[in-house]
Amino acid sequence: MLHVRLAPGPAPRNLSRRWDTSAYLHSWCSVPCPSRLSLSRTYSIKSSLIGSATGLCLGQCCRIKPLSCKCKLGRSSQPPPDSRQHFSASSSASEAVLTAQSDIRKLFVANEKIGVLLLNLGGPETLDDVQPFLFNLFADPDIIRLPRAFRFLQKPLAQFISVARAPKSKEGYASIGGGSPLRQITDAQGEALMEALCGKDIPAKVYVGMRYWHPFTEEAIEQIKKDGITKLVVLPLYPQFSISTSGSSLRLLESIFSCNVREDEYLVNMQHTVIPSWYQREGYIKAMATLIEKELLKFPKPQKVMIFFSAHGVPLAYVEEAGDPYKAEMEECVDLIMEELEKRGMANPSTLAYQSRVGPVEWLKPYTDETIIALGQRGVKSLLAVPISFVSEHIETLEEIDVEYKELALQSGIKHWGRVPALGCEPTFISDLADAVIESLPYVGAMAVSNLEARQSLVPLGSVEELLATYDSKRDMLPPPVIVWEWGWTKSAETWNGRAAMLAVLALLVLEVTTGQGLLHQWGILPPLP
Ligand SMILES: C=CC1=C(C)c2cc3[nH]c(cc4nc(cc5[nH]c(cc1n2)c(C)c5CCC(=O)O)C(CCC(=O)O)=C4C)c(C)c3C=C
Ligand SMILES: [Fe+2]
Repeated sequence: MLHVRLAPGPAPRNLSRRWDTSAYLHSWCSVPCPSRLSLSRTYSIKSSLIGSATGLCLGQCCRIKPLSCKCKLGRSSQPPPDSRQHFSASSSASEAVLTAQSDIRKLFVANEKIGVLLLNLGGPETLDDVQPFLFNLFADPDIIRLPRAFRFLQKPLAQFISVARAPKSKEGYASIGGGSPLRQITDAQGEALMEALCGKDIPAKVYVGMRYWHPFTEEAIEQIKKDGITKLVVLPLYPQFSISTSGSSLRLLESIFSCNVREDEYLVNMQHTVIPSWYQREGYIKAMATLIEKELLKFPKPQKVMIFFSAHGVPLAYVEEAGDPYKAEMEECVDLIMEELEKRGMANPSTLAYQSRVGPVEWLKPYTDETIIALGQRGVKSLLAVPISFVSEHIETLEEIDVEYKELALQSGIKHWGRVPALGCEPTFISDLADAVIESLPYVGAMAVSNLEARQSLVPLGSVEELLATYDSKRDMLPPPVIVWEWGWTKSAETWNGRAAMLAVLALLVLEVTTGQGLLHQWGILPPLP
């Protein structure tokens, strides 16, 4: 049983039934934050105990594949300075803050081995990986949510759906070069982040932990243990929080920690903090605005271009029933980017839609494809697509947006089409991630935040355990699972056909599991009955 520490203040009341991190966090920072753009938010997955402090040079950075940081900083030979002295000596308030920040850095680097764990989705590297990757994805209860009574069907169902979907997915991956670029890009981001941290006097190792493919999060944790990291910052590479992405990765991390915590003294002692979402950070917003500005200028009449934000969707019930803050965070993110563009003198119209829906349940609306058609009908002639929920190129930017949506747009009467690239290793963005990590360091392993100083901090604390627990309590009421086939021609026919098919599959599976006879047994997917 993990030790749950609750942040004090108004948050828990709001949280009792929902993943309402935004309400929670806004309530935390409504008064003391000088700017919402400078916020990042951190949580602790487990309560951390007293960290062991054995300082070693972290200049030779490695992940699962060693990374090549040139940073020569390492164990601090100086005792940590007293930051209070600097506050009183500084001539202005802003100088005092800066000096205090740099002292906080020294304080947390001294005698510590800092690690940053980047959490991401992972993607198949070859076409042979596609089906097992899909199996891992659909076996995740945060992706396919079965009522409690049917939980035992999670894996057979994942097997069934992954086998059924693999041919279509393989076609997609084949068309973008035979595999996902996600691992390569995430590795490059990890290296760039490490260099940026070194450049800001924070020697740290960066690790990549994927949810559904190599390098798996478990492998990253093993490496972190081998390297003897004493302070870990967990940074999901999704700007906005969703139960299905960052939430799922954090849940996995929580289970790794809680499985190991009994027998593994190292994990008990390793202090950590989590930055659950960072879409509102100034560096990220500015980097996005710069990319958009650059693409706008390629159009014949930049001021006439409709900026079309396309986010990966989630089933509507995640937001409406489970309290996923994803939609709210997405909308706020788009507003912030548009505000930044306005400040730069660009007053383009914009719209937000959701792409990549899977199966017959209702997803967040408006849907990207329907919106493109509607914009064409309204006479929009220039469209700039902005992928907004993910910071790497991936199958849904390279295939779905660049090929499918572009074709649909041109067919719908749009004459000029453009697409903003994903951020990847864009320097302002990476530098801002490094700042987010540095700002979170004082909170690594912090226990309670009942004192005024911590409550007024820029980076509020909380507990993911609490969030996970409240989310679990809603699971019984979650919607039917996502399924992948679509029959019929109308939306409602698709929905009902899908539901009927789902029931049929469930009935067949129950029959198979109880009788021991059927296709899954013949294919060796289910073991024979004893
Ligand atoms: C913020 C980003 C993402 C959300 C939210 C998300 C939710 C979500 N996804 C599926 C189903 C699939 N996703 C697939 C690939 C995929 N998903 C994301 C991001 C989010 N998913 C990315 C970046 C990728 C691509 C990885 C890559 O290899 O490049 C796939 C596999 C591809 C395919 O067959 O289409 C599926 C399936 C669900 C059901 C869901 C929410 C519940
Ligand atoms: Fe997805």
